[in-house]
Amino acid sequence: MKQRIEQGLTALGLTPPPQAAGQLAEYGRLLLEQNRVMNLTAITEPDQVVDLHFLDCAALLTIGEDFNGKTLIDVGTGAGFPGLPLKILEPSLTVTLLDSLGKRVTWLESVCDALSLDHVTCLHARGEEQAHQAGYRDSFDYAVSRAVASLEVLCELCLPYVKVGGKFLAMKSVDSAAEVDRAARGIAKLGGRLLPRVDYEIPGTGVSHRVVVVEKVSPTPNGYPRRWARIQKAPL
Ligand SMILES: C[S@@+](CC[C@H](N)C(=O)[O-])C[C@H]1O[C@@H](n2cnc3c(N)ncnc32)[C@H](O)[C@@H]1O
Repeated sequence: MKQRIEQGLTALGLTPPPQAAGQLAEYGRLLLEQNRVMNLTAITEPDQVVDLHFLDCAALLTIGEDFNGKTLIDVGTGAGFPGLPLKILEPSLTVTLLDSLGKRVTWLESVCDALSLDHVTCLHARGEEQAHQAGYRDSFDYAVSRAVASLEVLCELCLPYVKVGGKFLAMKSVDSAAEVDRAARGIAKLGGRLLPRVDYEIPGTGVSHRVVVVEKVSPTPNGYPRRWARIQKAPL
């Protein structure tokens, strides 16, 4: 795994810290081991874990954003994607990994301990509830999310966390144009502004993905996010 990680990161043009490839390989080992007893990922081949999890997430570091020393929240992180690979590859980040499933969050804590990562908070919470808490609302340089919900739902979950001047980075497929159109009105209501999207290819796979970039231009009005049932039933 380690060699494939190193090759992939080089192909992405990244120069990670010396310990990062080893930490990712150990994370992958722990993921596949735990996946035998807990549902963490549908991807069970080590090479695919490297390509479709680690390198996919690492590609966020290639889209022209400066993550150095920034704060980032990963909403619906699951087994830690994309937040944990980002933290490993950019250790100066202060990262919050949030998920509504307690068992996954407990496992993530054990991974962060095993990898001796500091400035990572693993938080068992619902995204739409935690965003109303002081210290979380309008507070992060970046919110990120992958494979959690449609963009219109996701924007209501994630944009409230972002401080004015910060960004929400949604990892999506390249055929998400209609989804982006549907989310446009809600993005404006939530204090966001769509910036040009960034498409990337995961090295050696032929698989292309997209980052939808939303800048926070004004504080999210009180009342958002709404309750989960409401968000889903009546998207903005
Ligand atoms: C399909 S998994 C994706 C996990 C990870 N982001 C990835 O790309 O592999 C979706 C995750 O989002 C979490 N989730 C769904 N709705 C949520 C909510 N409202 N608040 C927090 N977590 C949520 C689920 O518990 C699950 O772990």
